Amino acid sequence: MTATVELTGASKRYGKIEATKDMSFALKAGETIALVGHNGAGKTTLIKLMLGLIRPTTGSVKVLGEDPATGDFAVRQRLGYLPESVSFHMTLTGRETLAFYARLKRVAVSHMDMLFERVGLAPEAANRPVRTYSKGMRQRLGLAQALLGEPRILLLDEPTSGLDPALRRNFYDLITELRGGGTTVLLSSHALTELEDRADRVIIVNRGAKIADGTLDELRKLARLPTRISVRLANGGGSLEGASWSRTAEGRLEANVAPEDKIALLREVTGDPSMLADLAITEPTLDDLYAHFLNGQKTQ
Ligand SMILES: Nc1ncnc2c1ncn2[C@@H]1O[C@H](COP(=O)(O)OP(=O)(O)OP(=O)(O)O)[C@@H](O)[C@H]1O
Repeated sequence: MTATVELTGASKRYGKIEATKDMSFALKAGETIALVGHNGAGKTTLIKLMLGLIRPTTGSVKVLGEDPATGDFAVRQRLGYLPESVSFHMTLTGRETLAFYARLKRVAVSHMDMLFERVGLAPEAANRPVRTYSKGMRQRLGLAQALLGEPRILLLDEPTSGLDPALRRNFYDLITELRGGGTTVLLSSHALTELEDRADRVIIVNRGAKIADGTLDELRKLARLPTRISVRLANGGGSLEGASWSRTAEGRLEANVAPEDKIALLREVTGDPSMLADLAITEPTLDDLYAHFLNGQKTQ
């Protein structure tokens, strides 16, 4: 896959503060990346560097092969951005708002209705002033604005904060569709649980530095956190061999097993399926991995 965004040793200083430190990574076409980190970790700074709104103090940022701060305007036209807090002119209608941004971006507005439909804003709502919109509707309008010009790279800062579960699902369906079309989607978020099944790759940042970067599977392999195996025996009581099992209040047996021992233990446990009433396997979550990599930082 071709790289759409490339950071090489990019650092950004504000006086004594190093908002990003020696950041290097490449994002590919059709990849959905979760950018996660505590408040102040440097996520927004990274997004601003990719947008060309700020320039790195040292190192380089390339978007579609160009410096986004000085390069061709055509490159910036292919970038879509949804800021963390969207604020629109309250007296303009949704339609007027979108037309305004389309003019700024110098893109055609001929497909406006299609865009509204894509983000789930009814034509009737598009003709109403933004001040009458709910938080979810404003977020949808923000997303429609970010989608102007069919971006090849979409940078979304906390896109689902304040959205109800139905809107979130809707939003992620759209992301899946864009991914299929080859768009690079970078989502900066604190909502680790909802990102778990949606991001192809996770980049964890802490105090301006990248501390982990990979698919969930790759991060699990690196972290070597145990998998939890939980069983309910058919006879209710009884015990199992092969690991250090503990009994839960509900009468289940649970063991935390190292990645290299997982398959062997499962083989043993399922050797006689008639003994089992239930079996559950819980892999480390993104929350667990995030905590693991951050803790690693503290002990360094
Ligand atoms: N314009 C600026 N001037 C001075 N310091 C800044 C500026 N922008 C960001 N910083 C500092 O750089 C660091 C990284 O900030 P950034 O906004 O990138 O973090 P973030 O990960 O996006 O945080 P949040 O999740 O709270 O949005 C912080 O210490 C912040 O105070």
